[in-house]
Amino acid sequence: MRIGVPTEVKDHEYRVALTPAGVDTLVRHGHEVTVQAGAGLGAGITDADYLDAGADIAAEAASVWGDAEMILKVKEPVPAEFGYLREGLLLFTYLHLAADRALTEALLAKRVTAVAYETVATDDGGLPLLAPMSEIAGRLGAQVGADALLAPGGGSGVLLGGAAGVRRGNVVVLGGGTAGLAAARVAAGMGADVTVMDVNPVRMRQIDELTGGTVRTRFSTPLDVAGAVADADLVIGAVLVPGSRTPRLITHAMVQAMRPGSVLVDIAIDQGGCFEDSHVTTHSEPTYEVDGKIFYAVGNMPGAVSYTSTYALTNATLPYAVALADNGWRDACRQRSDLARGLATHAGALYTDGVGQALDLDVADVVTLLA
Ligand SMILES: NC(=O)C1=CN([C@@H]2O[C@H](COP(=O)(O)OP(=O)(O)OC[C@H]3O[C@@H](n4cnc5c(N)ncnc54)[C@H](O)[C@@H]3O)[C@@H](O)[C@H]2O)C=CC1
Ligand SMILES: CC(=O)C(=O)O
Repeated sequence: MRIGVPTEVKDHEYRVALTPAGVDTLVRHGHEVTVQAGAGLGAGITDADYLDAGADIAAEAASVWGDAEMILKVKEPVPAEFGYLREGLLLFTYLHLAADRALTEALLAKRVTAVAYETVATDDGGLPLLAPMSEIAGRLGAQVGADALLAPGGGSGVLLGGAAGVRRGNVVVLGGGTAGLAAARVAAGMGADVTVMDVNPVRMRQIDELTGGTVRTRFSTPLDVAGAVADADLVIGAVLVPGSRTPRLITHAMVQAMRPGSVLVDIAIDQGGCFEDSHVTTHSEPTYEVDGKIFYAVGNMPGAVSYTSTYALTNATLPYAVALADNGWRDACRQRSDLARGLATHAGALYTDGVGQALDLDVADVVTLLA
């Protein structure tokens, strides 16, 4: 199969979808890989590294997209890339379609076969291609939240670890999955008082055990969330209903009740965000203010730690990319139910229930498609 790896174009997105080791693996499987010149530089990988591993280098994005049967990307195509979408193209990347009607409509109109990293799901509900980036975004969430609390940037001036005789920062994490637990651990490591709120009692028991009780857990109801948020210095939103638009758990009224200079980090913004006042921001302008509270809602947080993120992501995606390249998308999805769950669009039809519900679009049956 001819595989293309374009340079990412989203704001301050420095990750790349394939490392030289990935090129080497795909070439050993008999595939041809073309990487756009400079695509790896943000992760410390040069064109020479890719050439040595067996890739071709193309100067322009148009030739990478135009010649490929499968495009491997990190982030969802942005409008400037919609022109490259075409029937017969297999696109393997993050998509987050429930929060992106324009991209969904473009993929359907161009009849692209798209497999979304974030909805590839194992039989036990694990999200193997989302988890590595969620872990990183969670760790970063605590870090950027602590930074936004600094008074010179408009924060309340609370140090998460407090000081002798002075209370610690109070951190509330909504959603105790991969991102939420990672955020909680880093915040607790900084010395904060941390509470994770979730609706899954089994998960909360795990968190209790995993953190040795250093992180509190509380069941997430609107009443309890409102009470916890009112007293929080930092709220980190990490809720996910896979494939669907994120429920908005924090209302404007709850934000008004918070202390001035408190911070809200919405990691879940890529699925639409879990705060009513959230709108997506970029690494260029990561924060904005609502009623004296600071919001951070960058949709590609791991792009800022591109070395770590590139290797963590590609460690997870490579086996799936190899399966798609070796077998073609249809047989690969027939052989692997986890991959089949990632199938988002094909030949003008949508296959993800949560996206259909969020955007009020018909959803076709993947079992029938693969029969
Ligand atoms: N902004 C960024 O750059 C990045 C964002 N993400 C996003 O972070 C979000 C979280 O991802 P993961 O941690 O992997 O998901 P996950 O599935 O591991 O965890 C989600 C948690 O939310 C909980 N939950 C669901 N409904 C809830 C409710 N009403 N109240 C409280 N908790 C609730 C679930 O029980 C689960 O424990 C996703 O939207 C993901 O796309 C991930 C990586 C990077
Ligand atoms: C999960 C995702 O969208 C990201 O890592 O940017």
